[in-house]
Amino acid sequence: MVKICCIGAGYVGGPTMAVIALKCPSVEVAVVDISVSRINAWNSDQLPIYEPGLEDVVKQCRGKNLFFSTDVEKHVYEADIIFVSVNTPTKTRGLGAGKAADLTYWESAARMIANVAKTDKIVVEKSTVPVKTAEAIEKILAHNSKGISFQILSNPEFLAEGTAIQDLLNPDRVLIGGRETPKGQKAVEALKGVYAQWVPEERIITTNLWSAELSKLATNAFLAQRISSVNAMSALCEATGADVQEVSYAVGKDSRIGPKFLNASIGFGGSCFQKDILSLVYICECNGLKEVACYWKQVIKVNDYQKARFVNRVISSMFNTVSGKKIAVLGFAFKKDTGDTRETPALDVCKGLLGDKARLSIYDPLVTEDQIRRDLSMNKFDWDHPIHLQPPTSPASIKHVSVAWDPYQAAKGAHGLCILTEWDEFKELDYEKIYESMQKPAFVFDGRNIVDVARLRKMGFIAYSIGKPLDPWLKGMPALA
Ligand SMILES: NC(=O)c1ccc[n+]([C@@H]2O[C@H](COP(=O)([O-])OP(=O)(O)OC[C@H]3O[C@@H](n4cnc5c(N)ncnc54)[C@H](O)[C@@H]3O)[C@@H](O)[C@H]2O)c1
Ligand SMILES: O=c1ccn([C@@H]2O[C@H](COP(=O)(O)OP(=O)(O)O[C@H]3O[C@H](CO)[C@@H](O)[C@H](O)[C@H]3O)[C@@H](O)[C@H]2O)c(=O)[nH]1
Repeated sequence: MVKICCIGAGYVGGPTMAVIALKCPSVEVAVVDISVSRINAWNSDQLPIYEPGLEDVVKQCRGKNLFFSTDVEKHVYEADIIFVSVNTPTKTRGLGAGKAADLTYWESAARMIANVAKTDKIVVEKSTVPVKTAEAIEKILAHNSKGISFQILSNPEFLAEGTAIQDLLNPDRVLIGGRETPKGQKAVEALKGVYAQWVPEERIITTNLWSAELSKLATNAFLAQRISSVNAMSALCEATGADVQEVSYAVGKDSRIGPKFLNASIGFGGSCFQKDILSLVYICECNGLKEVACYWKQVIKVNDYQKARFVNRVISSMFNTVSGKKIAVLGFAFKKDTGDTRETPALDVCKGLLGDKARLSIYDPLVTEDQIRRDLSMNKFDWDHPIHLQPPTSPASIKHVSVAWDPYQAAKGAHGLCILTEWDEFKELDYEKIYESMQKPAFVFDGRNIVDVARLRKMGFIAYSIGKPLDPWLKGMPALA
């Protein structure tokens, strides 16, 4: 029986291995982690992450051919194929701080593999890593190899949170990069054999190692660039009276462009886009490609601009101050259908409003009060380290923030309401009831274009929606970032 071990039981390791176990009953899959609480949660009824369909897949396989364990060394020792899916956060200090990927966790995993292994292993990069990481890992493994053959493969993951199980069951492509040697190609074939159990062969792409590593960074950069492009247009739409949704629709109808990923928003969030673009920028700079680095850096600059622009729009609309005013915040997760708040744009918006002394009442259907307070008290980039290694925070010290258990409670007595995550339930709210319960004039700021602003205006709201023609009240009010 082929044995797979995955180091890192997070948003990628957990769902990816659960689907491999589901689709390959003859393979034994062990997911290991240094975080005891994470592994305990994977073995309980309360999984550590929320993903539609995940619980069902885990329940079908757990205890049969899918195991979660903290005994990292035992499972690495026994495995034929080892996936490494550990954190690769942005470095916070030293060389490359604020840009380069921090490979501390990857390096420590590689050293452990080198120490523990007694038989030949295929080591698979599942984490997103800088180009040429495989070369560094090979050096670590070869240094301690004791005659053992290690083959490194790059097999980046393209799942998106909230749709992870569907993405894994039906991927656009699976990408496998390997050395162009007979042993390298044999390893590629072995991994291909796993995915071929459910992914059509034409969707399994094989490349050299560096192309696979770079394709992951490139894909995220292209996706994020589309969002910054449409967000840049949203600012121009507001200035000219065009409607960003109409513009996106018309642009996306061009078959060379396509309709996906053209929704204007308060900016992209999530654990990957910013981190991976910063890493790409750093790689370009290290290779002397200043102009290329500048090009990609601009995608992040526009994203920061969009978040700041939204905050300024809220403040300037409300008589240029939100000091002491209650603002209801609907949504804190970085997108719908996940409880993940890593690099959520809602955090920057909340911090911006708190900076102008607003009082916030936050509601999100999946994010806990503790998480919201932790996020508001955490330093930039600290969130991307393993939970038990994150520096201590003082969530209790976050002032002027309350967390509501439903959207109506959040809105009661508020001067303004900001929609920051596109949860479906926010489309269906009783906005008449919300209007009645708010201070007047009552403002709505829709950062996700999910409500019908014309309807809200009829109810009496002063309503703003990203990139849409402005409410007469807001025309002529400066909203500069
Ligand atoms: N989240 C996503 O949607 C997504 C998608 C594609 C790729 N990625 C990439 O996958 C990687 C992991 O992302 P994630 O979101 O799953 O992170 P995560 O923080 O959810 O999970 C990483 C896990 O690795 C564990 N870990 C760290 N060092 C370890 C070690 N030495 N031994 C054992 N366990 C260790 C941590 O405790 C943590 O549980 C990153 O490189 C990320 O960029 C993420
Ligand atoms: O038209 C759009 C699409 C997305 N977003 C925002 O962009 C962010 C990222 O969304 P999404 O890409 O759907 O989620 P992620 O889970 O971050 O997935 C991205 O990052 C992963 C980690 O690398 C990759 O594996 C995925 O392919 C890639 O889509 C979120 O804040 C979204 O709200 C927009 O503002 N407008």
